[in-house]
Amino acid sequence: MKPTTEVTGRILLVDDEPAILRTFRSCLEERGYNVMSSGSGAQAEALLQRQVFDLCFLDLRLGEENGLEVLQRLRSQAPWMRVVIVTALSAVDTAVEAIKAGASDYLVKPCSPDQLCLAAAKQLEIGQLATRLAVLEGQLRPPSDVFGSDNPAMMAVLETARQVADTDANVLVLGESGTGKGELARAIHGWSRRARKSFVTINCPSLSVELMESEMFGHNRGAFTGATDSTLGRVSQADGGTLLLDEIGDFPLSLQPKLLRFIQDKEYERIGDPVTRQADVRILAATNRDLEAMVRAGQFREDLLYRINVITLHLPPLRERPEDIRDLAERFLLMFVRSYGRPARGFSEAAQAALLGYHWPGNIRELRNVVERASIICPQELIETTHLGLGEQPIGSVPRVGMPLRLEELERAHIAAVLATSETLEQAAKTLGIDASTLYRKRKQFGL
Ligand SMILES: Nc1ncnc2c1ncn2[C@@H]1O[C@H](COP(=O)(O)OP(=O)(O)OP(=O)(O)O)[C@@H](O)[C@H]1O
Repeated sequence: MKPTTEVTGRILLVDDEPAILRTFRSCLEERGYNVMSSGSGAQAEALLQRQVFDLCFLDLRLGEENGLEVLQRLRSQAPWMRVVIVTALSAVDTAVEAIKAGASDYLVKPCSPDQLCLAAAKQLEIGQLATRLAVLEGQLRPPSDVFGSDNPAMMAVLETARQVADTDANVLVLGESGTGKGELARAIHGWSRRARKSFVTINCPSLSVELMESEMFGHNRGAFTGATDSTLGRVSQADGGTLLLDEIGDFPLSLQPKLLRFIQDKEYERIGDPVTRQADVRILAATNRDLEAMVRAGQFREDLLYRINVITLHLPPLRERPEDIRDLAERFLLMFVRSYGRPARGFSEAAQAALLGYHWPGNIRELRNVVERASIICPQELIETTHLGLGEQPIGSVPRVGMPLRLEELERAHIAAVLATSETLEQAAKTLGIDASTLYRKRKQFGL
């Protein structure tokens, strides 16, 4: 297989024959790969403690060591690393066993430099695609290529966003929930020269302090109870690309010094691993909280605030950009009728007036949900006011018992009511008897 993109990578060679190590190493280095070699499984494990490798060529016959056990240990220490077994023709059976145990491929010795380099390029390309796929999971939508607006305040924000996109400046996106902060961050990444690399998001409120550190920076196997495998962390996944810290206001205070250091020096350590690592990551942050007030209240570090808000973009709430409501609603409608195969093709004049007259406390997210629901229930070409359900269910009021009601609608109304009377997300979660991360997810799901 010919690689479709230029593939770079860090390769680890494990073989107890020094001559093979020398030949393989020089072939691979000639092609521009970064190569390290080790003569035993134990030495390979020690190297993995200090460095991240993308690919390993492993000879299963390593003197006294059991090759399959070495394979298992290496895989557990670096699950992201692809392993190609190097074997003699007489031992192909064991190589097949190794593939069952997680190796990606095998190569029969003796092999030509071309065979070796082709195997490396193929595995590295698959590895890079797998990483990109993992990152894209859950955010499969394309970047907003149609990001546009007819509202002067929004147009100014977009112009600044485009100007700063191609710098590496840290950007703080502010705005009410659902105004499209995450979407704008993704667009900034898409407009930047990092666009071909990963865009990675961390939802700060959905993680506890312990999980947040491991999620950000990764951990070593055995670093804490339950850490059965090592993980790379989001910072490493975002290397060369962009990391969005969504709801940065909820980033744990105790972890802020580590984040600050990473932003300043691009250096970090995995939990349970003293080795200092580097990653070239552009940081974007988003929040609907007043970070300056949080600084005054001692809940957010001032030095961190100054690092993340080199450029600040304020997204206006949807009610302040009525020029865009119709266009957004029509785009959502087109998207939903296509995916649900429904008959609706537009909005009646009354429905358009209702969309314009509504105050949209949940902003674009709420508009999207309203249009999705209307596109499903509308049996004709024109969506009418009744299909929109606006004002039927004011935020915070539980629908009247007796009317036909879906359980989901009751849940939404109850959550909205509790949120309206609680000071913090944590307090609301406690009242509802669920944890804050579940509430955070439901809030998004219901457009609250
Ligand atoms: N310009 C846009 N075009 C199309 N869809 C948009 C746009 N802006 C936002 N959306 C949609 O609105 C919803 C909310 O957007 P997003 O999650 O970016 O908001 P947010 O401000 O980050 O919200 P929160 O503060 O709750 O995290 C998403 O479904 C997103 O796809």
